[in-house]
Amino acid sequence: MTKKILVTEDLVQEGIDSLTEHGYEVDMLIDPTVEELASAIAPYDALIVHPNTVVDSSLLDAAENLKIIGRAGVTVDNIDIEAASERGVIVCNAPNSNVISAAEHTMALLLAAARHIPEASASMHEGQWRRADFMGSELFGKTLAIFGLGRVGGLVAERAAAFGMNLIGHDPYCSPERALHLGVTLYDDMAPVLAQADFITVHLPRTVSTLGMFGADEFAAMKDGVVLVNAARGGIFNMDALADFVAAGKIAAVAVDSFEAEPCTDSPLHEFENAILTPHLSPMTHEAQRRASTQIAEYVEAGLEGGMVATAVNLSPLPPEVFDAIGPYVHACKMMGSMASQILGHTPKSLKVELAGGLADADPAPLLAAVLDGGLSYRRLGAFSAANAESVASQHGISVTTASVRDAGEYASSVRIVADEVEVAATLFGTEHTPRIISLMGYKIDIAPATTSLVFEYVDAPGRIGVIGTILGDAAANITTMQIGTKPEESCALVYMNVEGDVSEAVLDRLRGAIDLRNLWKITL
Ligand SMILES: NC(=O)c1ccc[n+]([C@@H]2O[C@H](COP(=O)([O-])OP(=O)(O)OC[C@H]3O[C@@H](n4cnc5c(N)ncnc54)[C@H](O)[C@@H]3O)[C@@H](O)[C@H]2O)c1
Ligand SMILES: O=C(O)CC[C@@H](O)C(=O)O
Repeated sequence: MTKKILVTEDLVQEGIDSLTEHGYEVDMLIDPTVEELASAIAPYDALIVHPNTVVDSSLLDAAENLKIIGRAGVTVDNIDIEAASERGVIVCNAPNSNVISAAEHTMALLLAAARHIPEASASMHEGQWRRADFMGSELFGKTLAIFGLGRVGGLVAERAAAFGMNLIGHDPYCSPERALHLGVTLYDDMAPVLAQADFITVHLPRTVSTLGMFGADEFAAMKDGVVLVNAARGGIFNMDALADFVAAGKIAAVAVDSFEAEPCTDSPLHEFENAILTPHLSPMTHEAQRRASTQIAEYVEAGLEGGMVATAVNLSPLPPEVFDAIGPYVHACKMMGSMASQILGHTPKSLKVELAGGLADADPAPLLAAVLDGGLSYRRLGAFSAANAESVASQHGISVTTASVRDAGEYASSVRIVADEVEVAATLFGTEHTPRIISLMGYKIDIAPATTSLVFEYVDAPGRIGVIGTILGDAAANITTMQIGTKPEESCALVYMNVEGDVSEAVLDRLRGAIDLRNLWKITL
């Protein structure tokens, strides 16, 4: 069935086109009301939202098919992430899409404030020629304080360093190594930073600790003539207190790009000529908007197809090297989960996932989630994603364990699962990372499974394959690939056969009657 994606953000067409080209049905509902969104959401598998779209638990309750929420930018503070996780819905963003644009806008605001560019330009438009009124100051040699040294704060530090600024900062979660690398002198407390800075810029998320982080006490503690910039999130500066300090001349200029409630057409700063106000322009570049659109399309598609979502915010963040190591195995694990579940015919009571060789040191959690996803999706046991793998497993009474072994035999790496008594192992092959089954029920084979396969287990004897081939040929089912594994000690063989064409129950019955089979499974992936 075609998967449906609802978009409430005015995304650049490129991302939408890529989703439709990949077979998704994409509907746009720009800036919906709470009621409009709640009544529309039920059939959708994915939702791509604007930061103004509130995604709370009541919307999530109505979103019965939802698997993933995408945010084509950084901020996800409009989404109840805990509620999404409880319902197994992945939340992801495009955290690198607009950070360069945000950092460049910050530099533009710093320079515009330092050189009075908006006021000077406005005076020219009024037919004036005033120079002395707009005497500015250089950034060179001045102290810039950066609050929040994450992605945007770091890019601002690099750019400000090129202007010859002296950099200081405050970020309790920034490592001394990162600060050293950025050339920022880090302080544990805000006070010394406020006391030294000529310019202050904030690159903080909106959290309980950053909302109103800058109020009257902090403004009072700043140098006279300080310049402030907020191109991060509205609410970090207390606007009423800020207006008081601008009015008093303590703050020489302020530039604000993000407001607590947007759109914002009035604020305590609107009356001041030395307050530069921009309508959330930080991400508004062609480059950032294109990146945001194409990146979020890619992540949402990965989530819908059961792949790793590199930017999921409600899954443990994976370092790139871990992501690189295990990401390609996600599909193979999902496939093995489905295969084991089909062979068992029921949901397993126990599941073991063992990572071998090059994967031995990798985090097994995402692969365990993929195996469960494959197994449980096939049994149609409801909404399932890597975000809630373990809790759904326990809800369904599946006890899960993971293990790792250094020796992957003749393969560089492999994953082996044991679901009750059914064992399946897979490795990846070639540059396309094609999954190959290398062991099934203890039989050593080596085959890339097709969409439809038949698996025969029988007492080994000459002529069996000929009989199978004849029956399938009569039924117009074409055998495309086949592998035989044997257990000589039990005189048994297992045949894994990829087939094209319909293999009906009647044909399966003919096969069962024609040879002395121990087992015959039809597997559909
Ligand atoms: N306006 C825009 O277009 C735009 C674009 C990108 C990001 N943003 C906003 O800018 C902010 C920063 O984005 P980012 O991508 O750099 O995020 P980030 O997560 O990479 O960095 C945020 C930094 O803030 C630090 N931090 C958190 N709480 C803090 C506190 N109480 N005191 C000091 N430091 C604290 C964190 O340790 C982290 O290093 C986010 O809020 C984001 O929403 C705005
Ligand atoms: O596009 C927006 O309106 C928000 C952009 C920015 O704040 C972000 O969170 O990425």
